[in-house]
Amino acid sequence: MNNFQWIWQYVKVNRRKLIIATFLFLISTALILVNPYIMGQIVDQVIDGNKDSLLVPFLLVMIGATLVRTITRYLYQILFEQTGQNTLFDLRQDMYKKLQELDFDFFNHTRVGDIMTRMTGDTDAIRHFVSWVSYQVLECIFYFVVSIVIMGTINWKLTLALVAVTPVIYFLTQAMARAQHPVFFQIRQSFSRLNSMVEENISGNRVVKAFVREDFEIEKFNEHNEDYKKRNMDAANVSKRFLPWQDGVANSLSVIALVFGGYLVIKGEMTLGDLVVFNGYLWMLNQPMRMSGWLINDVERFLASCVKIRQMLAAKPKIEVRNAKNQVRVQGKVEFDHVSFHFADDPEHHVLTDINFTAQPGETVGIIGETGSGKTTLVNLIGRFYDPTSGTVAIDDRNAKDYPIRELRDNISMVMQDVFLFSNTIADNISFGRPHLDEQYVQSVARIADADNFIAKMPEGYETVVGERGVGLSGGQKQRISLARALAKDPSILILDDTTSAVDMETETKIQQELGKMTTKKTTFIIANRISSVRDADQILLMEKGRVVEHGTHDELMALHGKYYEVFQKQLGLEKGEQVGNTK
Ligand SMILES: Nc1ncnc2c1ncn2[C@@H]1O[C@H](COP(=O)(O)OP(=O)(O)OP(=O)(O)O)[C@@H](O)[C@H]1O
Repeated sequence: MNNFQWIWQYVKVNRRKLIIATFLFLISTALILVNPYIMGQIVDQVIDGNKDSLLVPFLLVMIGATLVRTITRYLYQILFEQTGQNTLFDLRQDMYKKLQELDFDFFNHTRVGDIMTRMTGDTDAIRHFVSWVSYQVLECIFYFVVSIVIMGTINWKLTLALVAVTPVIYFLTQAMARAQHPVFFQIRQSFSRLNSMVEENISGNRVVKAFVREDFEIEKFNEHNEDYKKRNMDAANVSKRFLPWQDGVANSLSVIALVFGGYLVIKGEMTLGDLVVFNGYLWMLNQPMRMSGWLINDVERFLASCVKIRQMLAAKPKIEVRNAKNQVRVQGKVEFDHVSFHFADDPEHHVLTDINFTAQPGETVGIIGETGSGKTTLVNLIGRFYDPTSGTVAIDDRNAKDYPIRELRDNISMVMQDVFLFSNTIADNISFGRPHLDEQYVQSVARIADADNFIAKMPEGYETVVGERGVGLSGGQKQRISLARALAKDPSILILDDTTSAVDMETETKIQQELGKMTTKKTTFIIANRISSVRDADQILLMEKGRVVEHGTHDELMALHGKYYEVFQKQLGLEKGEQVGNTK
């Protein structure tokens, strides 16, 4: 399917509007033929033929035609605009739905600025094509064909002389389209890079300021800005190469009409009135020739945008999103059976190797290990943000791959390492996973997450609106709200990825005690750096380079006198080898 056929899928739902618009367009465009014809009649009949009485009726027809043309033109332009806007609306909706469907893998490889460019600039190029370029092209074709037919009936010799230049225009148009095609793709890419850079700079503005890198960022921006300007200048240069020729050829029509037409009048093969009529229609032949260059630019911009949007719409998530037919509550048994994993773009790097463990419903699993050892990746496999490359992750003895993904995720709550809050009220953030929760419930989960106190002290309590990404809150406060959000879902499986790293140990202990008191038991995974966060877990996995190197309870691991023991000692600030008395 080419890009025109593809966009037609969206446009065709507005068929009725388009038919009316085309009808009005034909009336409006046909009326344009009236005035030059009447002018010819005025010359021949009123001036040459001395029929003065015909002047007023002729003028009235001209005024009437102009009026009707103006009204119909206004109406069809509105209808085309509505079609364009409807197309834009549907397209954006499909793109947004697609974005919700795409998985971590897509977002790992696509910059936010690039996605934003597709959602805004590209969709607008398509709207512009549907609501403006399309009828401009139609208008040009109509003018071209009709002017040739009418001029041909007046004098075929002069018409032929004028039409003789059209192959030149055709050649120029083709050559320009070929030259512009790659340039518009480059403009599109450059614009996307510029947007991505700006987006990253805004998101990272605190880092930029903290490292006093404003000048560096300005320089980087200037490079992208310069590149974007250059690409646009490339397009302007291509236009500059062709447009004067197209204009020149279009202008030559008047000269041909005047010289050759004059000659035909002198020879008596044509009346002066005919020549006036001819001249009146000349712009209709002229216009498409002049417009062709500009329209090509618009069409090329449209094509470049189509490619980017279609790429995104065609992107397939590696993990298929199937809606849950019914709500199933899992018990929360989690089993890893010989699970290994590597990212698709880095098969040499074994992020997880042969992981085996079983967590019974309601158990707590602590995961510790140095940075980059695969802890986050391991828990990401539970909610199927990625699937294992080999081995099986089973939830309640059923392969996680066999669950409709939304059904599975409905049973899991994750507090991610990189806390993200929406720019919304605190209450709405907490009830994000389960909207319309009552106030008491929201407060009760906030209490468990030790967030109730500080929220209550805020100017508008739970109705306080937090800034983008939770600006206005401390790291620990954000973590606690995000924990409350996870608890509000009342999941069977709770995953806490470094959730209490930004709170003090006392608060952490308090949170853990509250979690333990919750009525419904949850299988809980706690990723932590501090052994104090996991020491009470039913089992602890100590990870190193993607492998579980030690596995057991705190006491079992301490008795091993291995890595865990070493870490524990270090964290207590004890010298290696010193006896650790009561470890509980
Ligand atoms: N999207 C990705 N593409 C390629 N490699 C990745 C990706 N995400 C993580 N990795 C790599 O996978 C390994 C494990 O990462 P992971 O985030 O699971 O570690 P972690 O133990 O949770 O670390 P930390 O304690 O620092 O959060 C790292 O070596 C990391 O470089």
